[in-house]
Amino acid sequence: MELLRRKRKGNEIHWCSDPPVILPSNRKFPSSLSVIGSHLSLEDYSRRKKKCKEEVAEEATGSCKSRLTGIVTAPPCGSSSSDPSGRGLKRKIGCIDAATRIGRKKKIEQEYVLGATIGQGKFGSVRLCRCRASGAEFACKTLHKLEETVHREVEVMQHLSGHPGVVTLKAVYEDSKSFHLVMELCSGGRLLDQMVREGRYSEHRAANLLRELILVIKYCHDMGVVHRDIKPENILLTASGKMKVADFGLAVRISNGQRLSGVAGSPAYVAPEVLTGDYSEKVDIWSAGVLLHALLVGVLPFQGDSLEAFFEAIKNVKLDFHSGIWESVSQPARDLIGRMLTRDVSERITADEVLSHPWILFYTERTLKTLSMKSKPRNHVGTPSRRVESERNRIASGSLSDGFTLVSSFYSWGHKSEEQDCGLIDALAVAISRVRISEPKRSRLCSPTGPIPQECSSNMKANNLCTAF
Ligand SMILES: Nc1ncnc2c1ncn2[C@@H]1O[C@H](COP(=O)(O)OP(=O)(O)OP(=O)(O)O)[C@@H](O)[C@H]1O
Repeated sequence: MELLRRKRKGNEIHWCSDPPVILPSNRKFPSSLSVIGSHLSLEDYSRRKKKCKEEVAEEATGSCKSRLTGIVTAPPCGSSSSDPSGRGLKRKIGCIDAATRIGRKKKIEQEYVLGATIGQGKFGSVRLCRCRASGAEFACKTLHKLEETVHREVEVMQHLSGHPGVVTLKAVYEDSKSFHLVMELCSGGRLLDQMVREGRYSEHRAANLLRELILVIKYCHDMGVVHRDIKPENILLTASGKMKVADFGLAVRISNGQRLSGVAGSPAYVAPEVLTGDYSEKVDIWSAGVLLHALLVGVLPFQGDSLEAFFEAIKNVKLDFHSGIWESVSQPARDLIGRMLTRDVSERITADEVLSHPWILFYTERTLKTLSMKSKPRNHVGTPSRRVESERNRIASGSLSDGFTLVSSFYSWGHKSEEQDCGLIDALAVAISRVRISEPKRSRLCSPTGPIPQECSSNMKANNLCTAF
């Protein structure tokens, strides 16, 4: 499928237009996925967006170039002045560091044996490579220098490398045409492929995956980086199944409070405010919300048969979390998705708030371990249904004041199975309104109005859940 990322220069418009793909809304992802819609031209949209961006250019705070294009760029190489708070441990890094420079002086072939192609991106291929000295295997991504954002991708990876949830950049080599990024090898493949293979995720599994992802997103934001292309194609898995965020090709560095305006992302995952050209790091939370939706119900929340329709849906479609497939999903999970897919950015949940959401607390492994150790013996507890009932009464009477207490309380009943959790966790919904978010804010969440049409509720495919633009 031809990809149409129009430009990858500076912070220009980044659109690609692989068509959305059907992923049936049954409980399993299909083994073979059919493509819907025809080729989606982004030309007109991009042209219009570019004009629009030029009009708001004066408002952007960035480099001279960004003012001309109307797109905010990352601080220039070596600059940290735009972030007086010193947010992030590596804010000083604006250039490729020593390891990279050393690598650049040598040819990659001197130190690595390049092997088979294991991935194909829009801007080059990814190959297996083996270190001549140690015999260890890595992945080598080759990026053509014609792409101006190559430097930025390398810098961002360098900047973030070291976090366990980010693909580690080991070294960078350079020749006349390309950069070669030697990265840790994620031999478990893409999350997208796992989703296609394994179907809908259990809530326990989805919550743990989302927590890992949000920890990485929070780390990126704390380090002054907005990923802008969070989607399951860009989440890789190690041999042991651990997730790693990859592909920082659209990532951009920002200073505290800085606004972005470059139209970038992948249509199905892009936040509505990106389309209007004024956004912040909160776009990554929206994208993660889209992913959570896909994990739990096997379909993407927004779609259309043209790009305009697609974006219209992102801007206006109200999701129905009450009927159909959602009946098999706990209320707290629905609540969290609703908060992540809130169009009012000021009301959208933050990374920290996601991490402390009762649904996440309920299902994360640490909680399970800690609480199961503290749980009472079974003969001290009654039947789950009676306990749910009594817990609801306790919640209703206001005797539980926070999500964690509630989660602890659930586990004091003894954890048996996810089936039982479904009943138990529903009671969390009652508690949520008492935890953090006041009623006026709740009313501004994506409120459901009608069911998600089954025939158009899927737009994912195996090789490209939704392509970056
Ligand atoms: N560290 C890695 N380990 C294993 N495979 C990798 C690694 N990095 C990338 N790949 C494979 O290569 C593919 C393309 O990589 P990546 O997404 O970074 O390239 P890209 O050109 O930026 O792609 P995109 O078209 O998504 O923008 C990935 O989908 C994945 O299958």
